[in-house]
Parts: sequence; structure tokens; C-alpha cells
Amino acid sequence: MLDVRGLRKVYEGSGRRTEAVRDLTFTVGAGELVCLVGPSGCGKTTLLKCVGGLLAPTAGEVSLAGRRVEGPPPGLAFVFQEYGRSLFPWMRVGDNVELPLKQKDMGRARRRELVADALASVGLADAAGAYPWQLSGGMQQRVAIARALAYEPEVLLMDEPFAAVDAQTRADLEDLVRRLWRERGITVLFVTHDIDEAVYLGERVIVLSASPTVVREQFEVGLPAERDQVHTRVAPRFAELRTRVYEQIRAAKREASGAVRKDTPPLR
Ligand SMILES: Nc1ncnc2c1ncn2[C@@H]1O[C@H](COP(=O)(O)OP(=O)(O)OP(=O)(O)O)[C@@H](O)[C@H]1O
Repeated sequence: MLDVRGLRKVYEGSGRRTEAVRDLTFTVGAGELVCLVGPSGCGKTTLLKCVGGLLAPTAGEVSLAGRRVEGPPPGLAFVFQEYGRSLFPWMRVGDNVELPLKQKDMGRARRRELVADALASVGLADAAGAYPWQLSGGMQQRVAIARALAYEPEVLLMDEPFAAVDAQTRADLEDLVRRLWRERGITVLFVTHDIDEAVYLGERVIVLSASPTVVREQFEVGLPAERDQVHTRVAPRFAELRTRVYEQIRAAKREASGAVRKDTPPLR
């Protein structure tokens, strides 16, 4: 479904050159839920922007259903971390969710139906008439998810979507994502720096190195499809995977700081 091959991204400008992503190759099958986890600043957002056609890669390519991605492809939706900036405060919730549908060739009645269905799916059937700023952070992120769902995407890209909400809301939203994934059969690529979140949510976890990024390791999660916050998180398989992913991330950070030391002469 989603094919990333030899992806490289170097930012250049203002006299600076940053190689954010060095050489990334991975695939995500149709209907899979894959979590990408890596150290802070390792290039996760850069990667997702390249996958979503928002940034042109310096080398390599991304293809979606066999077609090379050269701009935001139809059938793909994003959910970003900063829900506060991704919803328009002057528009009611229903209008925020409806907005992307206006690019599609469909009548108003169908748009309204999709909006109502998406809001009901995220537990906000009654919120269509409210403004985003009248809702809690977790509810606003639900609206952002509803907006992505209403678009009926084949692929959903999520960039640390729950980093800014409290722990209990985060747990509810994780369960929401798994439920929607199972009900709707969407392909989901979920980026996080939270190891537990990656293992709890994913069917597969791809561990990235520190920037400049390469794929370090991949794990099949192998936990039952039916997960819950209490029992799954104390399952032996969960603990084993969390440890293995943690070791990989720690090694990635060590290597990155080793690389810095190599380039910097010791103090005398
Ligand atoms: N527009 C840009 N111009 C120049 N450098 C950039 C730009 N965007 C990101 N970078 C650099 O690319 C590297 C990767 O950044 P990116 O935001 O992709 O990482 P990340 O893993 O998403 O970070 P975090 O975990 O903090 O969210 C960093 O060194 C960053 O400074």
C-alpha cells in the first residue's frame, strides 16, 4: 500500500544544512496499523511530511497504491499533534469537519451525513454546533480525528497526535484509534516518541535511529487484537517488547552521542 524507498531529506537554507533523514526504506501493507518510534528530533515529522506529499524528498521515493507521491495524494488524511492550530477557531465543529469534504465531488446532504457519522464515531455527536475553543484538548483532538475520518481516507498519517493531552485522555484516544482502525480497515501510520504507546497501539513497530534517520529495527507486536489499558500493559509480551524497543532507542541515542564525540576533540 505505502512504499518508502531510500528516502533522504536534507534541509538547506540560511547557510545551514541539516540531513534529517538519511536512508529510509519500509512498507506498510493495506489495512495495517504501524507505529514509528524514535528518539526526539530523529526526523519523524520530516518523514511523515514526505510520505504525505507535503515535502519533496532530496532522494528516494514514496509511493501509495503503486503511484509515486508528488503532492498530497487523494485518499490520505493527516492528524497532527497541535489540534489547537489545526482547527479553525471561528468555525463550528461541524463546519471544521466538513471543510475538507468540499474539495470532493459530493452534495451537501452526503457531506452532512459523513460529518454526523464521523462525529458520532469519536463520541461527539452533540458537539457539531460548538466552537473548538469551547471544548477540552482531548475533545478538540477527537474533532481533528473526526475531520480525518469524514474524508474517508485509505491511509491515515498521525504525527504524535496525543503528545499534548493528559494521560487519561491519551489512553482513551489510543483506544479510539484502535477501534476506528478495526472498524474501518484504514491503513494507519502512527508516529510517536512514546515506546509504550507504540507497543500498545501497533501491529508492527518500526524503530528509527537518531537523526540522520535510518530504520534500526522492526518488531511484530503479536498482542491480541482486543487490547485494554489495564491487562495488555501488564502482559508478558508487552513487557518484553517494550524492553526490546527501549534497548534499541537507548542504543540509537548512545550511537548519536558517540558520533558527536568523534567529531569533537576532547578537552585538554
Ligand atoms: N524546516 C526545517 N528546516 C531546517 N531543518 C529542519 C526543518 N524541519 C526540521 N529540521 C531539522 O530536521 C531534524 C529532524 O526534525 P523533525 O522535526 O523531523 O524530527 P522529529 O523526530 O519529528 O522531532 P520531535 O521528536 O522533536 O517531534 C532536526 O534536526 C530539525 O532541526
